[in-house]
Amino acid sequence: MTLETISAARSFGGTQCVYRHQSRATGTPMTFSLYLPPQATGGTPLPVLYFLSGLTCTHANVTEKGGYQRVCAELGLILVAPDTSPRGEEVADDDAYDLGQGAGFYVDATEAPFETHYGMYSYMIDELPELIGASFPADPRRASLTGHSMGGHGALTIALKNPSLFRSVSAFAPIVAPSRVPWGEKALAAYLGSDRAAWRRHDAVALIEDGARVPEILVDQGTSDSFLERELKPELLAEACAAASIPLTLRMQQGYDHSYYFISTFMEDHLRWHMARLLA
Ligand SMILES: N[C@@H](CCC(=O)N[C@@H](CSC=O)C(=O)NCC(=O)O)C(=O)O
Repeated sequence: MTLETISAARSFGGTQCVYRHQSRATGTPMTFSLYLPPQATGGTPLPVLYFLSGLTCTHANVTEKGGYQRVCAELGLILVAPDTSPRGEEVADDDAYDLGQGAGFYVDATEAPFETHYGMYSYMIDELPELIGASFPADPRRASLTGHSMGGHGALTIALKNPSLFRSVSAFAPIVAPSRVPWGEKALAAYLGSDRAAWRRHDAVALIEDGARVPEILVDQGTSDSFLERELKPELLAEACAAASIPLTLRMQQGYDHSYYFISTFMEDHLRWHMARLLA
């Protein structure tokens, strides 16, 4: 697999890079950012945290506004931020911001016109970890997931479905039950079709109800998030985790909204929380 370097910039003694590669999962070029901390030259493979972004985002939103570089440099943690969908003129799209390019929902689409390129689930569980392991001093046995909103949905569902691949999972303002909210109902119908049984395999609350387990979950959620009641519904995750005895730390952060000001405020907590579990 060939990686094309798009940019590389020194940051807190490490390097903030952006790469592009041809993806077999999407059949398109895919771009991701990767922060390589200073410890990367030490000869010991480093743990990796994947940050999955939300609707309308590329790799760039968290890279430029997430504020993770200083703490990743201190901890010796690689952070990888993939794009949120395949992109290109030949890739199916939609005029709305919450479907199509920039809104891949981390599923493998089965429905036309999206099934040709929208392979974001396979990209995340197979191709990207393999590429990172082969190209960087990363320890494939020490990988974790976090994400925001649609990306929080991606992090939770991918971790619940693949507990042997990812050691820990957290999320910022995640869509916890896409089968039961407008963003998710629209996207899952378009990508997976009308059979709601297929949706349950990409719905964190439904996965937990159906027996999927992770050791614990950390979620931060702003109380002034304009999407809180209609799209996010963290209380549904709290109910499912309680019923399944999954320890959930759900922190309702007073006055915070859905933006990267919220994410960057609590990013350090998430990095340290994951690092403790990646080193355990
Ligand atoms: N109508 C808005 C909605 C887009 C938006 O708020 N996107 C969020 C993620 S929402 C859930 O996945 C986001 O992260 N935006 C990028 C940013 O840098 O803030 C719109 O179209 O703007």
